[in-house]
Amino acid sequence: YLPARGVTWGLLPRPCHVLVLLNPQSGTGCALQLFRSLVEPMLAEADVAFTLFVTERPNHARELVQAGDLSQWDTVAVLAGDGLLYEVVNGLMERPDWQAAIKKPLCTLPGGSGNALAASINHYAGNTRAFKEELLTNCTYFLCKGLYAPMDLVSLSTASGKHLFSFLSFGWGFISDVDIASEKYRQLGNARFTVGTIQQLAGLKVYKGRLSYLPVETSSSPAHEGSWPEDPLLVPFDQPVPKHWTVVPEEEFISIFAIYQSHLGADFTMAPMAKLHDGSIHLFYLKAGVSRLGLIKLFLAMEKGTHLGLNCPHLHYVPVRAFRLEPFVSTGLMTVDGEPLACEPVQGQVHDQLCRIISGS
Ligand SMILES: Nc1ncnc2c1ncn2[C@@H]1O[C@H](COP(=O)(O)OP(=O)(O)OP(=O)(O)O)[C@@H](O)[C@H]1O
Repeated sequence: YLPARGVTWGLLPRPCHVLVLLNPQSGTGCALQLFRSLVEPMLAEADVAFTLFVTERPNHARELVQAGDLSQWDTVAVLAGDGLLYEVVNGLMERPDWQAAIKKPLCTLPGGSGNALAASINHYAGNTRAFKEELLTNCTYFLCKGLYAPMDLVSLSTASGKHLFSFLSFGWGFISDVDIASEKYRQLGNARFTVGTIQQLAGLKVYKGRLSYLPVETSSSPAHEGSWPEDPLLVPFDQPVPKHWTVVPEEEFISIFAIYQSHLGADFTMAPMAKLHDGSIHLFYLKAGVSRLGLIKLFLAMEKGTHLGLNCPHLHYVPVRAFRLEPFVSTGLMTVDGEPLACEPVQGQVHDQLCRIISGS
C-alpha cells in the first residue's frame, strides 16, 4: 500500500472471492467455453473462489452492480469485451454509495472482439503483444496474483444532459465509424476492425465541428482535485470554453479520438505513451485533406504505435485534461469505450485514479 497522491495499489485478500460477469455473446461467442477451459482451472490452482454470473441481455450486468450487494466479493471481473466493463463502471457510478463502490477492484478478462483495456494492461506489464487465449491467460494470471492499481476515468457530459463514465476512449469520425460499422463482423473477432477499415476507406467522410481542449501543460490543478460529482474544469455548454483553453482553428476533420489507455485493440497501439493513471486524455485529431494512402500508412503504423513518428502534417496529438467537441451537424454516431452515442456536443474531463483495476505490474 503506497499512499502517494492518493494512489492506492493493493493486493486482493486471501482467501479471495471474485464475481465473474460473463457475456456469452461477446466476440466469437466462446466466452463461456473459454471460462470453463482456461480461466476456471487457473483460478482453482490459485485458490481463488468465484461466482459466475452469465448475462442474458444488454444492461443485465449494469443493473446487477447498480443495485446488488457487492460486499461478498473482493473483485468484480468481466469476461467479455470492453462493452460489458463499460456497463459495470457506469452501473457502479449510478449507486448511491458510488464513492465506495467504484473503489472495488475491477478486472478485465478478454473474451470480446474489442479488448483494448486487456491489451493495454498486458502492455503495461511489459509483456509482448498477445491475442485471444494468450491474452486471456495473461490477464487471468494477473487476477490470480491479485495486484490492483488505480485507473483514471473520464466523465463525459452531452448537451442533452447525458452523463457517462469512460475508462478507454471517446471518438468521432473515421475510427468510430470503423468500430460501429464492423459490429456486424464480430464473428471475425479482432479481424473485424481490418475489414471495417477497408470498408470505411472507400467512403471517406469529412466531419465538421469545433474542438477545444485544456492542455495538460497549462492546467494548474491536478484533475483529482475537486473530483466527481463536480467537473471543475468544465463550464456549461451555453458558455464558451475558458480563455486558457485552446480552440483548434481547423473545423474539418477525418477523425477525432480521445484515448486514456495505450491500446485501442490487441494490435492497435494508439497511445504508446499512456499509463493507467497519468491524469491525461491523449487527444488525437486528423485534419481533412489527408490522402487515402496517407491514412493507410497511419493505420499500419498504429499497429506498433509508431504513427506519430511519420510526422504526418494532418495528424495532431496533445495530452489534455479536458476537451469539448461541438459538431456542426448532428448526424451519425460517436463512440464511448466502443459503444455508440448519438452525435451531439460532448465535453469531458479526466478524474485521476477514480477506480481500481487488476494489473500485472
Ligand atoms: N447476453 C447478452 N446478449 C446480448 N448482448 C449482451 C449480453 N450481455 C451483454 N450484452 C451487450 O453486448 C455488448 C457488447 O459486449 P462485449 O463488449 O462483451 O462484446 P464485444 O464482442 O467485444 O463487443 P464490443 O466490441 O461491441 O464491445 C454490450 O454493450 C452489452 O451490453
